Amino acid sequence: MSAWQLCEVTLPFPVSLGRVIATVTCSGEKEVNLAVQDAKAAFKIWSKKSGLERGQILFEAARMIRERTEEIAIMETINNGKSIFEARDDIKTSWQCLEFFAGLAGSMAGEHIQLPGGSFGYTRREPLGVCVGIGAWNYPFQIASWKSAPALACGNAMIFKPSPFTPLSVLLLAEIYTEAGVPPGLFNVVQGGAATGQLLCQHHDVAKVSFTGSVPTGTKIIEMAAKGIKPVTLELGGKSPLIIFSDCDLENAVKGALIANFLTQGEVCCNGTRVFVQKEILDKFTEQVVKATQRIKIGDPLLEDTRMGPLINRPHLERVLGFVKQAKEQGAKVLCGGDLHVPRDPKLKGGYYMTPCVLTDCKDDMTCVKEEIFGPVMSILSFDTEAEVLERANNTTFGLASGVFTRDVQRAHRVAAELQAGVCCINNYNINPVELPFGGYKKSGFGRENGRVTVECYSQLKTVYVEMGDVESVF
Ligand SMILES: NC(=O)c1ccc[n+]([C@@H]2O[C@H](COP(=O)([O-])OP(=O)(O)OC[C@H]3O[C@@H](n4cnc5c(N)ncnc54)[C@H](O)[C@@H]3O)[C@@H](O)[C@H]2O)c1
Ligand SMILES: CCCCC=O
Repeated sequence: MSAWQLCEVTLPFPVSLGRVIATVTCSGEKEVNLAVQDAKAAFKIWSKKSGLERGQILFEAARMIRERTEEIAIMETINNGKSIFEARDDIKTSWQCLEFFAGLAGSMAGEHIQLPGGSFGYTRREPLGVCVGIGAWNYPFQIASWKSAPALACGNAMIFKPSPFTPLSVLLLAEIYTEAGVPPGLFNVVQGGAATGQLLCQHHDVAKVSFTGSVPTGTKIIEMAAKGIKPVTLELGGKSPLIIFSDCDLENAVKGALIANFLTQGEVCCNGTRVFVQKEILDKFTEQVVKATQRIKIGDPLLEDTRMGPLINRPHLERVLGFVKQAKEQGAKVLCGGDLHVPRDPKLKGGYYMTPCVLTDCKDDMTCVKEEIFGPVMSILSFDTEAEVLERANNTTFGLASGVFTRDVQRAHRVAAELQAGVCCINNYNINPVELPFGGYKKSGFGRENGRVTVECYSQLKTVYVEMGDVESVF
């Protein structure tokens, strides 16, 4: 079968302003096989280097990303549609991730265990081999960096497939790794959609799959990986709760709710889209949130003061608007936004814009409260007691992130402990420093990105027994 028969995407790729920015060829079986072959050859060289040597190259790559921040951020904005202001932050967290794992690379070590009679054992932390990274379209460069940095630091090779909606920025990452000195083929990019992804997941020389995307695709990935007994990391969707108690600092809670809902046009996996507000402050909170939401500057994502760009593509925009329509039909009230937005600037007219939306009078069984919308739509729900809100917050199949605003320090930690989510932010939201592990509970996935623990997701432990005496035969 040729590469073109394997393509599921229609080329050329549209971007979120409705214009063609590039034409990218899909990788088929031939290209995937070549990428795996090259990755295997590069792995042989790379895995023999000491951790310190690998770290030095990753530090150099981090330095180059940092130096080229503006160029990469512009590319990411064109790639995805997010504001340049945010894209710069994505690039920052990307080079920080490379620095973090570069620093850890030299300290990866096993243990020495003394045994009877002078014998002993030791463990070696070894790489897995050729790892595959498959990314979503909302944080293209960041996702590729968060996957490749720990993979490479641990001595693996990685083949990365970006989303077909955002094929470009990861190419800069590949260029930078090569210039920084990784062996050719160690970090390779293949392009395409589901068919290319399947070829990667099913390849018998692929040792691990790290996936970021939706729950339905994640389910398919784990099924394919199960057939090959391959470990997987799954970073999936969410419908995270943000709980605002009446004793909070209201100004901070309002800012937190906006950060929890409207970054990257609301297309953020860990967004706190179920905003539970204690009854006593519901009116005041809602009024301030609506005012702040109406002030969000929508427009050309390449302009400095823009805070909201276009959504990723037309079908997604229509899907998000459909959720707002359904919310109204089910009894929610639209306090602001939720409409198609056509900017005055003629060059933006083809863009997939909508106005950020705040819904109130929401109930737990409404679709807008249960399903991941992945757009700029905040649902406000009211609550009375801590016990009640915890039960409602946890009543979801997702478990990616959560947040709580309160001045009561004991309550903050009690609530953080009770929330069934991989991440909990106290008195802020969507703060994900690379030093801390990031990942989900329940259907939001498993495995972690960032933090020391991620080394375990990209390495395996070998036990070596050393006999210092004679063999005692039982025969
Ligand atoms: N938890 C996280 O860290 C995180 C981060 C970003 C996005 N997400 C989630 O990603 C979703 C949005 O991204 P999306 O629409 O790109 O997700 P998606 O599941 O549609 O696609 C993700 C990737 O999987 C590929 N793919 C699709 N079908 C495949 C198959 N059968 N086999 C192999 N690969 C396949 C796609 O081409 C793409 O590269 C949301 O649910 C969001 O919450 C999660
Ligand atoms: C921490 C940012 C993760 C992005 C999820 O969509």
